[in-house]
Amino acid sequence: MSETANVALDFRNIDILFDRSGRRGAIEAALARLDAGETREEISRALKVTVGVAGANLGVARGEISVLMGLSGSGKSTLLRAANRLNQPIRGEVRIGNGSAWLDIARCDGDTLRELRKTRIAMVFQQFGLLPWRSVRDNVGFGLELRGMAPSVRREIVEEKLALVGLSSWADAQVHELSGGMQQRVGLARAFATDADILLMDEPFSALDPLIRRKLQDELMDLQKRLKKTILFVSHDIDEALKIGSRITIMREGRIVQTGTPGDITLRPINDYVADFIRHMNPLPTILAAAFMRRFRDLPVRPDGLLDAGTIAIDQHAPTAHVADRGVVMRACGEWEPGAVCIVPTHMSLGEVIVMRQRSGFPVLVEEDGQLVGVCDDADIYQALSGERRRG
Ligand SMILES: Nc1ncnc2c1ncn2[C@@H]1O[C@H](COP(=O)(O)OP(=O)(O)OP(=O)(O)O)[C@@H](O)[C@H]1O
Repeated sequence: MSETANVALDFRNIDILFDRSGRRGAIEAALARLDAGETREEISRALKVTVGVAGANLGVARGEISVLMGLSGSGKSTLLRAANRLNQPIRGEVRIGNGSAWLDIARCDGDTLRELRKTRIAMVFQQFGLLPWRSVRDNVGFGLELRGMAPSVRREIVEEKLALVGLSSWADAQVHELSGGMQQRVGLARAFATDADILLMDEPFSALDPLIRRKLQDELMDLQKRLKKTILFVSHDIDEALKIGSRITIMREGRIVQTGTPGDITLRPINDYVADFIRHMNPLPTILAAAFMRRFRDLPVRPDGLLDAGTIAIDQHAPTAHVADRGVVMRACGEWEPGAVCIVPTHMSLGEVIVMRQRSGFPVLVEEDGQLVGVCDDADIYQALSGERRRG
């Protein structure tokens, strides 16, 4: 299978610089200093050039929600906006799969860029970007109208997308009559209506109150599962990033510090900077069993051939499990004695696993696609809660 089948967007060695000096040659001088290892601060002071993004490499897989995360000014929006060339990279490529070939958004001609923006890449802004004097229906159909689509065809698509976001009965209302959360849904419907396969979302929910925000996050995840869009999402909220992101990229001062799954980021932070971010998150709803369980395949084997999981031992061949602390021998895989173990799915959250463990008092085994694949004991749970590595 070609690479373009799996990767929707590919940022390669992206540098984006902003010249505040107005002097000729300032950007070239800044690039030379950047390559010599000078910091963003030093370059800014010496040349009045802001390094928005430096040396960024990121592949966004088809159908995933990839979240750019970092403090204010870390370069998230600047990188996102390179995906539709609202920001022009000074160096590097932004590749988008075009059939079995790649197209470089950073360098393609104006006609190609306009076509990409109309048909492939849609943007949802924080300020909604809606036209307040138009009805909800006309806002959702705006992109299609610009493309010259016939009103009857347009209407059908718009009605379908409005139903998708639960706003059918508001189609004729003026946008300003809607609450913030509803307006953001109109923005989502408009992005979905374009049939773009890539959505760029720049802090779309940050202006909303926490309850509505959580609801829209759930809706977005649900819509994404159904529509299989590729979403690049900017957030400065670690809880939001861990909740919705299949992968998260942490940025600092224009550079990518770490890219990984929520499990990678939370349990294997690459340095103290990332670890510090993680310390401020609420792990209970965000870390999933898949991330903190110990997989059977990684467990040591005891002399008697059983897998050693601490308080329980697992026979992969029978398969049975022995709960050492209560002397019970149990059959695994489907024939568990009721009330002897907890079996949870890989997507169960840490908070829910703790409740299961605490209510039952039983060891927790984890299943994936009907197979038992891992185990979590109290040490795994404490590790996930504290971010400390398991010892021994
Ligand atoms: N058009 C521009 N002109 C000049 N400087 C810019 C421009 N856009 C961004 N910058 C600068 O680039 C750096 C990165 O900004 P960016 O908006 O990407 O950060 P961010 O991580 O998205 O921050 P926030 O969370 O506050 O939106 C900042 O120093 C910003 O001032």
